[in-house]
Amino acid sequence: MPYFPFFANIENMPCLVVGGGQVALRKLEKLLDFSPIIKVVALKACGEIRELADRGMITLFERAFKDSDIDGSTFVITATGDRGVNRHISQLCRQRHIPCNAVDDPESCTFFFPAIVTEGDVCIGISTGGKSPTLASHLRKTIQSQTEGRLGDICNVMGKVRDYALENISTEQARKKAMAEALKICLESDVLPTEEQLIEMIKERK
Ligand SMILES: C[C@@]1(CC(=O)O)c2cc3[nH]c(cc4nc(cc5[nH]c(cc(n2)[C@H]1CCC(=O)O)[C@@](C)(CC(=O)O)[C@@H]5CCC(=O)O)C(CC(=O)O)=C4CCC(=O)O)c(CCC(=O)O)c3CC(=O)O
Ligand SMILES: NC(=O)C1=CN([C@@H]2O[C@H](COP(=O)(O)OP(=O)(O)OC[C@H]3O[C@@H](n4cnc5c(N)ncnc54)[C@H](O)[C@@H]3O)[C@@H](O)[C@H]2O)C=CC1
Repeated sequence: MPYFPFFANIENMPCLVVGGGQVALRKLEKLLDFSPIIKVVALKACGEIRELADRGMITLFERAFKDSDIDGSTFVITATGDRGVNRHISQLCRQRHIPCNAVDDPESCTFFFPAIVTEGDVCIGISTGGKSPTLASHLRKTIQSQTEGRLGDICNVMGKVRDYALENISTEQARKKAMAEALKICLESDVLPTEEQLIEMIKERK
């Protein structure tokens, strides 16, 4: 059974990462793009994680995990190399209904990390239900090689045209047609039209 891709706003959400090795680092780098408030607890953190702490991107505690560390966390990643510790943390989270990602044990996870392609507000997450991270990674690279880096800009201008359409075009059917027209123009033009140009174009075609 595939996993449902909830897309969540995690900006300013307090979260906990336990462990300070390369796997914790990869999860941290991914999360940082989405601006949660991150606390890391690790017996010994790698140099890159210490550097993130020095730059104020995360709060780092170099010591063993204690149960009270999960207090106040909206989600938890347990990335220690110790299976027993990871399992203990995921069980604690389960009891307290806190979503938990246990990097060494798909069965204990209540959420997985996807392979991610982001361009502005466009975000494509790929999961294989935990079966093959290598396939997820391959699919990410394939998608990345096929986009032209314009999706974020297209999404922005389409968002503005949509605001206009919601205000000024009265029926849902007409709005749908206008938005389809606007997208076609964006995809077919070498230089992306501005919001004003695009609105003029869809007005003319009404
Ligand atoms: C269940 C899940 C839980 C989670 O971590 O969220 C999980 C679990 C495990 N991964 C393992 C290994 C590897 N993981 C990767 C890479 C990625 N792993 C990611 C996600 C996930 N990994 C979740 C499922 C996602 C899905 O549904 O597909 C990605 C997509 C996202 C990310 O981590 O950021 C990222 C690619 C990002 C990108 O390229 O964009 C590579 C390849 C590499 O490093 O190049 C390897 C080595 C090859 C191999 O083993 O396949 C092991 C065994 C460890 C061991 O051998 O002991 C476990 C534990 C187990 O399966 O038991
Ligand atoms: N999900 C994924 O994408 C992948 C998961 N893995 C799994 O991830 C796990 C971690 O891998 P690495 O980062 O390479 O391991 P690592 O051994 O380099 O790092 C483990 C970290 O956990 C810390 N730690 C251990 N016990 C602790 C405790 N009680 N409290 C606080 N911190 C503690 C250590 O100090 C260290 O910082 C491994 O079990 C591996 O099987 C490996 C590859 C990919």
